[in-house]
This record gives sequence, structure tokens and C-alpha cells, in this order.
Amino acid sequence: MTIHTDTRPTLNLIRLPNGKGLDLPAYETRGAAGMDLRAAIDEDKPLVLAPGKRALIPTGFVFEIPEGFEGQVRPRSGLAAKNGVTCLNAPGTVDCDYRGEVKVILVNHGEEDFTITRGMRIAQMVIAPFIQTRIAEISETTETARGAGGFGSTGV
Ligand SMILES: O=c1ccn([C@H]2C[C@H](O)[C@@H](COP(=O)(O)OP(=O)(O)OP(=O)(O)O)O2)c(=O)[nH]1
Ligand SMILES: [Mg+2]
Repeated sequence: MTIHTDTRPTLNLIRLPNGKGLDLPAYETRGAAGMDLRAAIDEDKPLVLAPGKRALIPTGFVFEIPEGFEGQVRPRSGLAAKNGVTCLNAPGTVDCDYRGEVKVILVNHGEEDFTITRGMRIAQMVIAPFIQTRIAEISETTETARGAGGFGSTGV
């Protein structure tokens, strides 16, 4: 018999009053990189995002992201491709010391109104490791072949 242990880090979360009854953020498939986040808006107050407009949408949860990891709030490609709806600040950064409600900044780059209803999966969050560096001010950098070339310097 093989005993499978789940070695994944744990993501603790707290459900806020506006998250009552919402499905937990979840990985929709076995290999999904991101867990989908749902709109914790009022059932009887759908949010109509007009073309060019943005909105800060609550998810109903506070996440306790493990130390050394961040949450990256990213768009869902389906909303982007079909409706032109994306995360304005993609990827949004959720710090591991943040203890407020995770929110999603959606923008409608499409040509039609986009209606967001309670529980709609509006974005996804990827948990990724990060490092912090020591920061040191210096007077000269090392020489490299690239030098200061960038922004298309190597051609198309
Ligand atoms: O899409 C996002 C981006 C950020 N946050 C929360 C978690 C994050 O830890 C905090 C601060 O984000 P950020 O550092 O990107 O924003 P800021 O404008 O620099 O605010 P602050 O001065 O609070 O750091 O806001 C979200 O809930 N969703
Ligand atoms: Mg900041």
C-alpha cells in the first residue's frame, strides 16, 4: 500500500461576512497553477462594468499566505478573450504579511457592459515564492555585452 502525504504548504484563510456561502477559492483542475477567486458582492446588486471602467471587487476572504510566498492576482483568459475584462494591475501582489481582504481590480477593455454577479469567478491567484534582497548603493556596475541596450536593442 502506498501512503500519499500531502506536502503542499497550507494556505490558511478566514471567511469574512461578505464571503458567507461562497465556495472556497479552489484549483479547478489537478494541475491548475491558480485558484479561482470569486466576487463577494451582494446577490441582489450585480455590478455592471461599463467599457473603460474599473472596479475594486472584494473576494470575501483574508488569506494568510505562508512566509516567503506571495499571491499573484491574475486575469482569467476567458474573461479577457471573450469580454475584454482583465485585472488592471496584473499581476496584483498579495504580500504574505497582508491581513486585509483580498480584492481584485477589474477593468473592462471591451466594447460592451460586463455584468459581475455574486460568486462569479473573476480572477485567479497563484502562490509563488519570492526572495527579498539586501539593497546596497554602489558607484559602478560590472561591464556586460548588453550594457545599457534594451527596449528592442537586439532587433525584431
Ligand atoms: O490585486 C491586488 C493587489 C493588492 N492587494 C492587497 C494585498 C497587498 O499586500 C496590498 C498592497 O498591495 P500593493 O503593494 O500592490 O499596493 P500599494 O499601492 O503599494 O499599497 P500599500 O502602500 O498598502 O503597499 O493590497 C489585493 O488585495 N489585490
Ligand atoms: Mg505596496
